[in-house]
Amino acid sequence: MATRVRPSSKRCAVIGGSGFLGRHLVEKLLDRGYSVSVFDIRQSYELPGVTFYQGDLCDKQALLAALKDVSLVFHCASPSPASDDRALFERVNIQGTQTVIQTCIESGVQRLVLTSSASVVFEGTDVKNGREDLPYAKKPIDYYTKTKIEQEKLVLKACDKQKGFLTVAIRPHGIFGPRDPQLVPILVDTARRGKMKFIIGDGTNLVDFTFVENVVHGHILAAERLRADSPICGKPYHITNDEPIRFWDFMSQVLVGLGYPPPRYHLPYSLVYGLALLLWLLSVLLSPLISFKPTFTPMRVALAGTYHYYNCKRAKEDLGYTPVVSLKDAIARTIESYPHLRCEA
Ligand SMILES: NC(=O)C1=CN([C@@H]2O[C@H](COP(=O)(O)OP(=O)(O)OC[C@H]3O[C@@H](n4cnc5c(N)ncnc54)[C@H](O)[C@@H]3O)[C@@H](O)[C@H]2O)C=CC1
Ligand SMILES: CC(C)=CCC[C@@H](C)[C@H]1CC[C@H]2C3=C(CC[C@]12C)[C@@]1(C)CCC(=O)C[C@@H]1CC3
Repeated sequence: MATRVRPSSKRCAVIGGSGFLGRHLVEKLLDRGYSVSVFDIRQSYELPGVTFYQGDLCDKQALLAALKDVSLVFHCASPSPASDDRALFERVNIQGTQTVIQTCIESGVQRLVLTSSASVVFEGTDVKNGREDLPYAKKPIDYYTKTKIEQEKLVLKACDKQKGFLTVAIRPHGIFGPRDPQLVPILVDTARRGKMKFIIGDGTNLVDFTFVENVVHGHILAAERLRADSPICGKPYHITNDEPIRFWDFMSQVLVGLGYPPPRYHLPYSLVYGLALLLWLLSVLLSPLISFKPTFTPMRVALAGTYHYYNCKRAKEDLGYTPVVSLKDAIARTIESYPHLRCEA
């Protein structure tokens, strides 16, 4: 009878490893002595110690090759929230995640760490110090959030101590840091187009922005504590900087750090939200004729004008998590990393 060779616990795969968070995770795993396979639809870099597998995570055959002899898998792939493509989100985040789970089980993978999102409980209204036991959003504000909820449910439900397949979900919020393709570039682009003059609402809404290295730290702690006797099996964990900040103070600090003026004038939240909703409806209705992507989507306006910060006590207690980089240092390092986005005037 053929015996299955137990894969080394230092061999892991990062699905979505070409992305912003994925690459930071890969770099830290290498530092910690792991050998890493990256599975992604694109290859964005090369690094010694990393084997790349290019493919779509919905393609089981392609995934099987990447997960061979791997004991630990991180799943941090997702289409960008900016795409707003319902069919794509459903295919990749729901069906694709089912494929990831099945392929992990068939390949003898023992631990799966999912990058979920704290937004799975966000419905566009204030969340203050939200804990993991808040219910999932009943009316998710966009397809991205809707499919992240389904994805998290699938992964946590698949946790099976009897079969030796253990899962956990990390819920980060507002990830930022060097090489982020979203937050700072969107902010600077909006500023360069002269649209960063206004504060939506009274500007006092607190939000979590989480430095990418803290998010990576949370993932690795979860992976290394994921054992059959641990309380973390099948549970979600908020990972934040644990320093909520006013959304508009954070934006202003980044803008000023890069040489742009901070926003100054206030606009009522409900007015801007209503306009964003109208623009979104128009973009859907007119999509057969013209294609335009509004900067001010309802989700973005909600993120900019409400409270959304989360309690990470569960991660502190069960994972031994504390942020490794403070918000002040994180903002300074992020600003330094974008010399090409500085204001030239
Ligand atoms: N950036 C943020 O603020 C937050 C991100 N997250 C989650 O963190 C994870 C990573 O996000 P980021 O690094 O910011 O995004 P990213 O867009 O930089 O990385 C995602 C990666 O997934 C890959 N990918 C997409 N579809 C794929 C497919 N069908 N097959 C294989 N690979 C595919 C992309 O090529 C990309 O490299 C995502 O799951 C996201 O939902 C959660 C909370 C906040
Ligand atoms: C905390 C959190 C979940 C942040 C997510 C990152 C992005 C969703 C933000 C990054 C830059 C932000 C931004 C806006 C909305 C939210 C972001 C896209 C605005 C469009 C909000 C309205 C404005 O006045 C312009 C802003 C530009 C930057």
